[in-house]
Amino acid sequence: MDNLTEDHQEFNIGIDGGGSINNTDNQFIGRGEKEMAPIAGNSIHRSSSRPQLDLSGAAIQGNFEERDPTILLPNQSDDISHLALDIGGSLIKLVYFSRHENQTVTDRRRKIINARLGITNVNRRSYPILGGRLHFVKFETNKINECLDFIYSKQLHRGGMDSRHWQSEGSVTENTIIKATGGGAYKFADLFKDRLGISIEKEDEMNCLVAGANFLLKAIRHEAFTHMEGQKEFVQIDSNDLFPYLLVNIGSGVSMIKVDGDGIFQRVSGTNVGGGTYWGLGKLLTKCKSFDELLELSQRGDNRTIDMLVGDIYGGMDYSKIGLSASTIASSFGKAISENKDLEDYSPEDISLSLLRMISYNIGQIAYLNALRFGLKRIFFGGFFIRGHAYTMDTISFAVQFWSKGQAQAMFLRHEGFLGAIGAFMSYEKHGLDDLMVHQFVERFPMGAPYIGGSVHGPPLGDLNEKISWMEKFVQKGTEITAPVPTAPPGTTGLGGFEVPSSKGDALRPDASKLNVGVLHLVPSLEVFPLLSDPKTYEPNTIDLSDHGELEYWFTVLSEHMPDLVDKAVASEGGTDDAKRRGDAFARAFSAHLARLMEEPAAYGKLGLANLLELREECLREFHFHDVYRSIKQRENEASLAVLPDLLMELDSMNEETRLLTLIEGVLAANIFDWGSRACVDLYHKGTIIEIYRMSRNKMQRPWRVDDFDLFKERMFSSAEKRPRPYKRALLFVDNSGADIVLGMLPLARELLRRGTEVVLVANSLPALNDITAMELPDIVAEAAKHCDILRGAAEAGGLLVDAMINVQDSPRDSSFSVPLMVVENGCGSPCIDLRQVSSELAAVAKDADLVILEGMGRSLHTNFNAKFKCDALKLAMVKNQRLAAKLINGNIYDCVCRFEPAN
Ligand SMILES: CC(C)(COP(=O)(O)O)[C@@H](O)C(=O)NCCC(=O)O
Ligand SMILES: [Mn+2]
Repeated sequence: MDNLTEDHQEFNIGIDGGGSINNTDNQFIGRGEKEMAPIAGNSIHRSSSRPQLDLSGAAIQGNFEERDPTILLPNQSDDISHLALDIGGSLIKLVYFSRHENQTVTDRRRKIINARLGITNVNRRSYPILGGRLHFVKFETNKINECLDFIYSKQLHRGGMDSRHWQSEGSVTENTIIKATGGGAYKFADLFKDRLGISIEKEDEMNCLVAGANFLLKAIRHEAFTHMEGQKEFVQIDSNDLFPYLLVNIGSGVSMIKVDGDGIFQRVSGTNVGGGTYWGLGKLLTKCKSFDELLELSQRGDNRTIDMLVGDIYGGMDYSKIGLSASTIASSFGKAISENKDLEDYSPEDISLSLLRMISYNIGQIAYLNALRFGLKRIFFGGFFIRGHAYTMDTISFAVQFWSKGQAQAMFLRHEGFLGAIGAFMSYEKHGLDDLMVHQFVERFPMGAPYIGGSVHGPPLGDLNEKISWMEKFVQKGTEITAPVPTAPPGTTGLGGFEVPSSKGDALRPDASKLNVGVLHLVPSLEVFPLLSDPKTYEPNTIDLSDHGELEYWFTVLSEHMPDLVDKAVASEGGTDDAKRRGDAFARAFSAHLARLMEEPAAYGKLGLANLLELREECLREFHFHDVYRSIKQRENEASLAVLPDLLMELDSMNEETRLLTLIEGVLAANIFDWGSRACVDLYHKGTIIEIYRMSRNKMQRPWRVDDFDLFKERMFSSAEKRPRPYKRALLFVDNSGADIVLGMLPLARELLRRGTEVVLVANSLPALNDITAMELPDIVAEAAKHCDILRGAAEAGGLLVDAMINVQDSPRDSSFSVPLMVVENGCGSPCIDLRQVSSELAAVAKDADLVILEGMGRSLHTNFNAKFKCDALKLAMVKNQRLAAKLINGNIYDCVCRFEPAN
């Protein structure tokens, strides 16, 4: 079953603000007939894109003699969807959840490991919760039919709520109840009933806002951010230290809510000068037709022509005695009284900006005073007035900072437009989301999300094919969208807060600095790696891409890698025309992601190098390239396994000190087989695998650039008389296929096993570049075990040979060896690893481990180079990139890192 189907449908035609793709343009929809939700009671028209049961490949599961045997539908998606709405005056916000069982959860090895470790139920919850996805979609309220069609086409009205509980899968009852908030929940109730047979259950707006904010602040890592001088900075909120806070919701009017806990809040203040005031006055004064148009005008305005500044009163001087600079606004619109001018004499741009500042400052000031009144440290701003507008956020931030003298900071939320809808969703009983935690959510940005996640939505696309067609047309028509646009230089408000916005000019798309909202994947089985010294301060990324030079460099590297990657991807799928189309669509999609991030690095949350590398893998999977390097991996595995017996013999002839050094050298040397590095790929043209491996070994010369080998050796051997206890259990985070695993990490694992240490090989759950996966490892270990008693006995003890389907009786040798060698998946599909989100199996085996070995550039340099562990840690990698070598270790390409960090 395809895990990704749901995302593929998450596609949109309408682009808010860009203007180049029109969601009523059937050319882009790629479907002749525009699907409409039927009128209830009329005959439901059947259309090709309406979800129906897919009966292909149907088979009876279990006993044919049973009265009602289960019928397995291998091709039927098991998505079950639930939905909630926030129907406001201008926008409809829709949140829906599609449940999807986590498909990586099945295999026998897992059962064996769980049995060994005595794990009975990895999800220690009182009721089962399946994995799933939370989607966020917006429609314009005046195009409510699009929203109804969307709900219908995705059949979201079917899996609603019956009395107070979720209905069973896909059942249709006469009275499906959907939770909704906002005025439209009243206004459009009959329409929903007539068109979709849905009864709307109204939820209190304020309750929903608070519930939505609480959920986001507790469950989503990069949700809250500050916005000063054009710079966004994500704020890590400790979910145990969230309350109390002030929630300021700026709609037409403004509500200020003191939130003390889940469901515990009080509206402590508000003001009637809010978004409606800006829009209403702005409309009268500028003749603008829409709120967005008014905001856009402000981008090009200069409020000094209308506002009376301190300097205007004090002859250009500061009023320094009371701390007011000459540029401080003394009186909004105050200049108009002393000048003999009419409204027409002022530019609409200047008026809009002056109005925006007047209202934002006023709200910021009242908010701060209320925070002060109740002793609240944090103020979060949300509501339709903000809508991700950089200058609005800057202005509010400036006001809070100014009035609090830097003691308080305004914060904003990435999903702020969806607070109410999420809250309505949370009001269902037993949706299973309320006690989930940050580490169980993974946000993904399927194609479409960079452009619409959070913006206004159009009709959904049906399948991969439609998505590819859309991708092809999208880039042709929309070059001005995918091409980077000028970003707002820092300092939009200036220190005094009164310079004109510098992010002006027609070329700047008004939503350029907007943050995207992706699809939240809910993976209940993910856990925080228990051996992290301090998960709260842990930051996986070593390279911070908020440094613009760094960002540009890595974007260039990834862009240059693209043609070769696409060639390999297409070849991995047989080079068919279909594969070529998908390859092309992948390239366009990933380039579009890169362009979007170049324009707004914070668009998808805090951006590190690991996120970019993972995004590339996700994007490949989205276009159904599931294992691009499959044949390369196979070839390298075979070549390496052929020389393994010789290597093991050579190692066995050495004394143990020389052997340990040779083993570590072997790991470092074999880490050269990395198809993600440009320099290495160029090397592979110059010789066979074994030749390159030998060359790499021969070049190994100590001291390495980072060389803690002696420290590690000491821990392993100490002195001959005073032998330290061997490690109890070592977790080896393995990296690449071929020589890396076969000639590098496996022999090292064997050495640890020989010393009585249990070894767990930790490998990727999904393919990424040429990294070995947990699925592939048992066969490799089984092959290696044919030549080695230690590996065979240990693999047998760890249940690996059962997995590799090797009949142990076929190879009778001395297998009295019982220290186990195990394999667990790490829960990710990337060349890097974020240890805040690992598989529950890895978390379980980690509990008894006292040594962690991280191998490879992705896992030990790009990520985790600075990670601290509760146990000893060894980080081994060859640096296969010149710039990284220079920056991180003050060295050169192909230098090596052997960093040993004893537990502190
Ligand atoms: C993707 C990688 C992290 C994989 O390295 P590995 O973890 O396999 O050692 C690495 O190949 C990389 O950083 N490549 C991009 C830089 C370059 O091509 O030089
Ligand atoms: Mn790798």
